[in-house]
Amino acid sequence: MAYGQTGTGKTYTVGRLGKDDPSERGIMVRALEDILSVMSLETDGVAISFLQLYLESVQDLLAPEKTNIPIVEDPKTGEVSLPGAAIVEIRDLEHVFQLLQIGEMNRHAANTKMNTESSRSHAILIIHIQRSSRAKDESTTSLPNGTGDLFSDSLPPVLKSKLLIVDLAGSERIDKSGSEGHMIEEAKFINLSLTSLGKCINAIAENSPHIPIRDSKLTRILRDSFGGTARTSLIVTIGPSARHFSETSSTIMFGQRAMKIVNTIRIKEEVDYESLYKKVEREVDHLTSEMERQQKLKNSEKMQLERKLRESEASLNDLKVTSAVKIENIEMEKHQLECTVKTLMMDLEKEKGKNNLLSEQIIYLETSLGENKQKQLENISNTNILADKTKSDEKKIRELLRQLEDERSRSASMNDQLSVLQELSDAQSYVQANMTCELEKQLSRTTEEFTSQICSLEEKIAELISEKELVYEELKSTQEKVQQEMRHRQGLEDEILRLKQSLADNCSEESKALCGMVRSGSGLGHVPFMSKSGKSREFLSSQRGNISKIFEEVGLPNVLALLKSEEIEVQIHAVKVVANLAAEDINQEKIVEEGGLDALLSLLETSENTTIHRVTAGAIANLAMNGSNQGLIMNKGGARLLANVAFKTDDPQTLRMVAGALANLCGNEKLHVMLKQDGGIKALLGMFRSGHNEVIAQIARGMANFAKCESRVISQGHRKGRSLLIEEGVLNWMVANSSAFSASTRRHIELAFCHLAQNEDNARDIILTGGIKELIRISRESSRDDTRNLAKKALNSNQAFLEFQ
Ligand SMILES: Nc1ncnc2c1ncn2[C@@H]1O[C@H](COP(=O)(O)OP(=O)(O)OP(=O)(O)O)[C@@H](O)[C@H]1O
Repeated sequence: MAYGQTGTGKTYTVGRLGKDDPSERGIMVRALEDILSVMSLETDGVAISFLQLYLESVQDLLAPEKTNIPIVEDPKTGEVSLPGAAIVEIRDLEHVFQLLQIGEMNRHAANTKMNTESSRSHAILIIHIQRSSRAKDESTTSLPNGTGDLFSDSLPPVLKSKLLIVDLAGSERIDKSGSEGHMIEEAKFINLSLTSLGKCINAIAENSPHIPIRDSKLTRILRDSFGGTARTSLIVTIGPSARHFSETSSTIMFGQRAMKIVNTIRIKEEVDYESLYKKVEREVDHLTSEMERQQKLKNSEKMQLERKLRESEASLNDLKVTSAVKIENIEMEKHQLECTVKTLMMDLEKEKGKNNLLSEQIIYLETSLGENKQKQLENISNTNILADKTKSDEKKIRELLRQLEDERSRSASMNDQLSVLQELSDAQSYVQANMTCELEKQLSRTTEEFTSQICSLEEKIAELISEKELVYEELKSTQEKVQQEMRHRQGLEDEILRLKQSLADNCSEESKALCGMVRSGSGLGHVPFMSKSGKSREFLSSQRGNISKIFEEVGLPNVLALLKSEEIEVQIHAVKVVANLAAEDINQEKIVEEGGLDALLSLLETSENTTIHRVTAGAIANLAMNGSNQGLIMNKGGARLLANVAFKTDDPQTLRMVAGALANLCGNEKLHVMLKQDGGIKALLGMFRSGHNEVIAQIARGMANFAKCESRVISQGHRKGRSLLIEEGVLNWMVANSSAFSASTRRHIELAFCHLAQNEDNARDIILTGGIKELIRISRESSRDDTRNLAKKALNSNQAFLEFQ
């Protein structure tokens, strides 16, 4: 602060620009020059406000249209702020010159007798400095209560400083300075504020319990700049002339009193909630996108696994079929071979029989040959006997002849008898010789015949034996082949068993139980977007997996065709299957492509059945989770149809589904106007009549979605004006019910409040409906830090709310 008699050089000391000559620069420029030289404009921030206090009114020297700026004192910290004043971020020294020049031009100056350029106002330059303290020293960081533990490393603490450079208006006696008229008024105010400053300094210096801060605006503005935790420097300027003895002495006394003040300097370090909020928001966005990416990755991995499983099942089946065919072929071959072997064995047996027969024949022939030989020998011995007999007969004849001769006389006929006998004997010899020859010939022929027969039989036997050996060899190799094939088949069966086992291991007991449930058609009505526990999510995903299998087997077009069935039960089952399929991102595109969305909307329009309404709304809610489907649903009149169902039914489960679908559509700012025109918002709010907690939770979610997206669009400058939600009368409802429901519903209502409050055009309605009280309550009592900060941000940034704080 520069204090002193008019014309003694306060402005010269403090406010000279010295643009071209640095040696002429005053404290304001030098201070900013110093600060800029040690700050990093990337991580730190320097901003200025330039004000003047003129006739007890605070005016912005950088935006002169802003007058009567209120002075706000934080009752807890004692910190002073001027919320209406412009705070301009400084880029460089050139920027500083520009701003100070603007300020100088706007400063009220009037000629006085004593100083042709006398300043008739107190000029206050406030330099706001914000510096990241992390780089400085993390270990010395002291954070506000509780937050240190909560955010630890991720918290961005900042050192905040405020430098005030005050060029006080000149202190002078009215008579001496020659002030008159309006100037007397000015001088009165100047003296009043300076007197009040002097009183405060006296009181602080004397440790008085009462410090008359509130006596003037000057002391209110400077409240946190002297006698407290700030460092204060006072420059007193005097005129060395004896004429000014009295002013000089009072100025020096003032300075002397000021020197008695003891300050306790404290570093102000705070959490930068705004950048923390942005950081957390960025992290949440990052985590959300990461989660979505992971989910997509998981889905595609799951799909790949499922495809591989299907492929391995198919190849297993192929393998089974091929091996069954092979085994069948082998068995047929084996059977044929066995038949061939049997036939060959029978042939062999026959040949053996023939062989035996031949052997018997040979034996027989040999026996008969022996017999013939015997007979021949017998014949020969008979011939010998006959010869012996003949010899004895001849002896007898000769005896007889001798007797005859002896008795020649006795009879001539005896001679005749002898000759006959002789002839008989010759004939017998001849016959005998012929017979013997014939028998010998016959024997030799038979022997030759048998010999050749035996030879051919032996050849045949040798042939058969070699043939048998060949067959045996073939049989042996076939048996080996069969055994090999059997081993191969066993291997395949083991592989099948192993795959089945691994399949069984991959399926949890729960999912096995579910297969039964899904096939029997029970449990399909649950719409996944509202699943509550992790277990039920697993349960559902397993259930959906099974439904997907059914869907693959049956085919989507067939399932969709069933939506048009005459039979209501069939329709219900079909819509349940479609609702469950729609819960999976990967199915949604196919469902929409195949006309599933049209079929569902037509069902919603034409059916009178409550179950169909409930499940169809659930299916649409699932499709409405996906941004690309939301526009389609709206363009096909989905919001209007959902609104019709909402007005017609009182069934809480149906209302829950309809509210869920509309809440999802609320999250797309491009559809807001159409949603309102189609009666979607009215229907959403109208469902509150059900009084059912889960329906109300969806309504609150929808409002929070809507308000958040709308606030984003408005902050980006794409739209202006009052909220569409407020036009539908949502504020009264929110004010009446903000603290009436479950924590999650309350949180959604609070969020909706905070987002609506960010828009200045909503301020009037928020104030008129009493929503401002609710907003203040949220800023203080909300259970969540981010919601509290959002409410505070709205309260601080929205001009209309300032006077309520
Ligand atoms: N140290 C100095 N060297 C040269 N000129 C000076 C010096 N101090 C002040 N002056 C000149 O004296 C005149 C009055 O100074 P200045 O306007 O700074 O006084 P002031 O105390 O601010 O007056 P007021 O209270 O009326 O605004 C100016 O013309 C200024 O240039």
